[in-house]
Amino acid sequence: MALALHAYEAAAKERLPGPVWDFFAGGSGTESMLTAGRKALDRMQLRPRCLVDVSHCDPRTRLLGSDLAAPLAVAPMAYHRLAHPEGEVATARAAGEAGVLLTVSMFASRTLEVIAAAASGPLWLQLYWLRNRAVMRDLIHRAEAAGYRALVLTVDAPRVATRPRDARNGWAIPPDIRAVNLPEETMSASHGSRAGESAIARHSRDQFDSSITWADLAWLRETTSLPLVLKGVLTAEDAELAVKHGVSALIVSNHGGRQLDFARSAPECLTEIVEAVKAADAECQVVLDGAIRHGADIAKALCLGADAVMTGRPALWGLAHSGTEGVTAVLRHLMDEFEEVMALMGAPTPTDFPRTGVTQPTCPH
Ligand SMILES: Cc1cc2nc3c(=O)[nH]c(=O)nc-3n(C[C@H](O)[C@H](O)[C@H](O)COP(=O)(O)O)c2cc1C
Ligand SMILES: CCCCC(=O)C(=O)O
Repeated sequence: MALALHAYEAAAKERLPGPVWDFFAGGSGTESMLTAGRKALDRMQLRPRCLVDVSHCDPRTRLLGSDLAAPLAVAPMAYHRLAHPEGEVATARAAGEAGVLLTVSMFASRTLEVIAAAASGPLWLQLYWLRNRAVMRDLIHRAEAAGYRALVLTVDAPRVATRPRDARNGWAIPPDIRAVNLPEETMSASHGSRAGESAIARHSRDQFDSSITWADLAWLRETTSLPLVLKGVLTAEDAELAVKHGVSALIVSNHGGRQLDFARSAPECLTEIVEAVKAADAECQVVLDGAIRHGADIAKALCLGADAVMTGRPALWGLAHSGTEGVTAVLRHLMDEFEEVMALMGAPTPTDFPRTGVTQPTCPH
């Protein structure tokens, strides 16, 4: 029998070295944002409709032209080999088996090509904007050649925020695990522990270009014809700008509580972003990321106008527990719960979740 998600979390915590667990589980600053999204989702209540024919519930959907078995994707997370020796290859196999999308981090610990060879489902590549654009260009061209279907630019991390657990642990990426898609010389700051300091925070200050603005998106447009997705948008103002700049999808996200402390949680920001996109009459899809721990969370996101959700840490828990099998089980668990919620909500397809299907989560900004 499949374990419930919290059992995978407990198993991962038991198996992983303390500093790796802290890197996975931790947040920035006071860690207020680790619980904010979860609290917002828990406050929302579903409003089911009855006497609807739910004899055939079909969770399938499309995201940027890719067919998915459910409105679910795995969020980009660095260094999957911290959780399991096969790393992203195991995750890609599992996402393919479950029929969901995998977003591969720029800091993946397996090559883009090997991950693509193991994947039977769609892949997106996530990027941070590096000072060295030649490195970015090479990576983008490799992603295109390997069949990745979109680029996800993470815009909530001009630098990695202060994460007290990582600082306390003098966290650094162990020497046998590398961001193998990037040139060795650009990654050295991520390795080598120093007391009281996180090496990945140091690395981001060294290598990320925190001067980029909306105007720089033109460079990405010239460099690739892949659709562009922005991850970490939290306001209607930025959603409007994104649409004006031809962005194909927005990921509404607090980076799993790892970036800006004391922000409004992603689920609470969803409505204003969906409305801004709708008002612009744009072809732009919206994805909710963070704190997705139950199939009902997917239903709540869809009611609020999202096209899909992303899940992060639960995939790493499954990976640490048992590689491909564990990630597949975690994804299937969320999908099975979602299918049941569809039936009990009277919503036989993902487009049948109305705005009135959930209570209002937020007060206006
Ligand atoms: C260990 C870890 C590594 C992450 N690495 C990245 C990354 O490389 N790029 C990125 O855009 N987001 C990264 N994130 C953030 C996730 O994409 C996602 O926003 C977050 O985990 C969602 O919250 P959840 O874990 O509650 O589902 C990372 C998150 C974790 C926990
Ligand atoms: C430089 C690696 C950053 C990964 C990341 O985005 C995160 O840990 O949240």
